[in-house]
Amino acid sequence: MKKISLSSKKNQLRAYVEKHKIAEKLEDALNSCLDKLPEEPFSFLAAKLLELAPPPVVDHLHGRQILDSRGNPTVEVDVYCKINGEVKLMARSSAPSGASTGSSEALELRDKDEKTYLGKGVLKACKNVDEKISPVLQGKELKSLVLLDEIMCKTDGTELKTKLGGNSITACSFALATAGAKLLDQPLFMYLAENFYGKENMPSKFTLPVPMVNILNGGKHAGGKLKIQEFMIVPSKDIPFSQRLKNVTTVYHHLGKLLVKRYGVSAKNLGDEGGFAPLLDTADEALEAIEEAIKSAGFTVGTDIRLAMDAAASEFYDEKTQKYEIVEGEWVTTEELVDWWVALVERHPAICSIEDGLHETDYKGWISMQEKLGDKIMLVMDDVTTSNPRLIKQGIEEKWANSLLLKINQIGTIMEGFEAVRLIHNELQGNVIVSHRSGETTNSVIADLAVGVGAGYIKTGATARGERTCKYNRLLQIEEYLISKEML
Ligand SMILES: C=C(OP(=O)(O)O)C(=O)O
Repeated sequence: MKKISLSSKKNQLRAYVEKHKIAEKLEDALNSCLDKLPEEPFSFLAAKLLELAPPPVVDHLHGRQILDSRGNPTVEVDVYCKINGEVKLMARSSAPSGASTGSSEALELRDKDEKTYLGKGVLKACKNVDEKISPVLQGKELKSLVLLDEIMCKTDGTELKTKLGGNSITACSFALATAGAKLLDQPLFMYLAENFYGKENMPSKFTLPVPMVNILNGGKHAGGKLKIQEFMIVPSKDIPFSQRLKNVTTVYHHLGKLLVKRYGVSAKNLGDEGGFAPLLDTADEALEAIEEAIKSAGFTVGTDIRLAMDAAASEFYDEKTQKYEIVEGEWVTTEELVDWWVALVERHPAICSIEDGLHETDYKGWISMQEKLGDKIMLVMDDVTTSNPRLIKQGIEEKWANSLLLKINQIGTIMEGFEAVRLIHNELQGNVIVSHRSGETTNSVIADLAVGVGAGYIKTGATARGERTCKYNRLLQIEEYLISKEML
């Protein structure tokens, strides 16, 4: 048998080690292997090397109760890994929480003990992380997020994560992704892209999502009569991300000044997602104020900056009468509402996107709106699909709309989010908007997720308040990184 030289054996082992990500104390392990066993065949040495410097594995996870941006408890998870026998804290992440939630969202497990946090405590969910999720992930390698998410889904065994809690599972999924990226010494978006596309199909260039920036709040996220939940501004995609952010932030400040001048200082109060919450009555009033702010900031409405809305229509729908209260005291039928939307888009041609324009089960309405507006603007499914691949498939088949809002905590894991993106990109050729929740933490995983899966858009609130700006700021970091690597 041909004898392999010590140096080529060492190179072979080095490649093996690289492949298996045995990073720590690699040279020591390598030398000790070859010094002691120079004559042994490669396979024997490789096995020995794994013994000396095994690949990092999950040691345990720990869940803790923290507060979100509304002052409600949410789940934070720490991931500890074992590297060369030493247990280290690798990453920490947390779950967001919605207010205008779809009825088929993953269960947000709350303690329901009225004496603590008005029943909103999440200690049971944290306990599930420590006692039910941690043991099944112990000893697992962090290379494949999909595999880890799959284990959690199987352990829960229900579509809506009713056993372990969607909040526990989402916080774990986010934390495991963060830990995996750190272990592999990769930016998180790259680790997510590798898990999404597979190593062999990784794109050589990435794009940054266009932000849909919340600027004016109504509905459940504010306190007034305005029924539409969110008014957003959308910068041009033909300029760099940093400039997109600068332009929309300039408009945000101009709108603040305009509202104070027009409605008094309290009009500058903020809603849950950082947009202003003036006491307006109608969508037209809100849109006109925003259009004026865009102009006073020196931009052209419709070309430089477009408009987007999230109606969250389930919140102003009456199931008994099957009517919508689009303006306080004015109830309309489904067809009247669809016509109302068509007329609104005619009056404000800068509108490029309407999310949840109808109630989450008003499928006939969705189909009618898609027929009337689907070739002009983005019609975005949120509460109607709740990021659930099964509902998304149904929506695609029945032509409910042309775009998807992706909120990982609606379904549970990043892995299921990947499936949702694939369905929309491959089967609908539609747009994906990666989204925050109205209750957030200062965690920025969704910024990396949007880049990692090539989402066209991100919706993550106003360009104000730390829990919103941390996502935009993370995108600025990614932009700088991609430029430096010539990957944009
Ligand atoms: C982000 C949203 O709000 P919430 O998190 O309250 O569902 C939304 O409705 O799109």
